[in-house]
Amino acid sequence: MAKITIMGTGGFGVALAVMSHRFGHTVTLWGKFPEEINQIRSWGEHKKLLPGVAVHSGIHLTSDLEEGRGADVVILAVPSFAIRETARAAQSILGENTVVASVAKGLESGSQKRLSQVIEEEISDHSIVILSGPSHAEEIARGVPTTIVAASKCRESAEYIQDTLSNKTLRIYVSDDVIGVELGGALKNIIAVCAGICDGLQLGDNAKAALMTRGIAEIARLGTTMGADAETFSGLAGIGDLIVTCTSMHSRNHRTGILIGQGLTPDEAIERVGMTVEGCIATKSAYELAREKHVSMPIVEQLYDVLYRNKDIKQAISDLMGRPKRHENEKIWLQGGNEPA
Ligand SMILES: NC(=O)C1=CN([C@@H]2O[C@H](COP(=O)(O)OP(=O)(O)OC[C@H]3O[C@@H](n4cnc5c(N)ncnc54)[C@H](O)[C@@H]3O)[C@@H](O)[C@H]2O)C=CC1
Ligand SMILES: O=C(CO)COP(=O)(O)O
Repeated sequence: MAKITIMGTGGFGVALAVMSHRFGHTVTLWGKFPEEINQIRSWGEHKKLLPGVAVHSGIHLTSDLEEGRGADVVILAVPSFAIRETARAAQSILGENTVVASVAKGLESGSQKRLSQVIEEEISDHSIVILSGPSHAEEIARGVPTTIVAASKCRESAEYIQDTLSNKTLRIYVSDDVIGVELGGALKNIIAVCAGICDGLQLGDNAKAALMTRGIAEIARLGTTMGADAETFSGLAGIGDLIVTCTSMHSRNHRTGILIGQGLTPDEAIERVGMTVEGCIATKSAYELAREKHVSMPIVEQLYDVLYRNKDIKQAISDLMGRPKRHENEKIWLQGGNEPA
């Protein structure tokens, strides 16, 4: 059994701690905010972010990172906006052989870097493993069957995470396509917001299926341009995570979209959900990346206009439907790209 330090006391950090402890690991759960740690300790659960899931007293809760030193595995389980500072803090407690894993799904705002790139800039001497795939915290905590991917440039580290964290409720596949696994996880959140908007507007099932299918095509188009394997997008970190996020009421991105579809402003919707909503932030990053790489991402563009330019949703849908006719599998690059339009 391993010594595991989990950094991040949101829904996913708590769920991973509960699962890892259940399967016999020694778990330290570190949170930046002492008040949040004290509440989890006194209530025996995270009432706001993972209500009803008992946090066993055998899980060591702390806001003193030193107490997480000496772990075999350190898992970064914070939102993407906090990844850089959390990786920087983690650096000080890593042993020579500690394996660093991250479960955050997003891109760094501003730089548009993938999160493993950000982590590598802060922790240069350890290989990083990205965990992604269809895995809602609520279901990981319940111990129902879940499958995810562990992607790393270092096969040995990915296999170590596979061996250490797999259990009878969690099946882990390994991959060396870090770019594809990360982009699949970050970009599906955007499509999930759109799927939610469809549900909020009661547009029915055809529209949602279309969004999911054309959404993964967009994700794969950007992903392969950035060096990912196309196959990854038909795997767990691609279509798998897209399906779960677009269809589940556990999904915060999906729920945010529903509220926007029902007439709330994006800010009101995010506030009402009250948890991390990565898709709205990722929309801006994806929009900027698509322009930089000359990749056509019409769904991302329309959501960007709705979220950041106050565009009317019905107009956005009408503009998507009214795009020039195309072949389904045509490779579409924006003008100025180095492939035919
Ligand atoms: N909840 C889920 O089902 C899943 C979440 N993820 C990803 O995991 C990441 C974390 O998400 P959740 O745990 O769901 O978020 P959450 O919204 O449940 O919790 C956010 C937590 O982040 C912590 N936090 C905020 N700012 C921080 C900072 N500056 N430094 C350290 N900690 C800080 C706070 O303790 C807060 O409770 C996200 O990128 C999400 O996409 C991935 C798979 C499943
Ligand atoms: O990534 C997730 C499930 O795999 C969680 O999705 P949400 O952030 O939309 O809840």
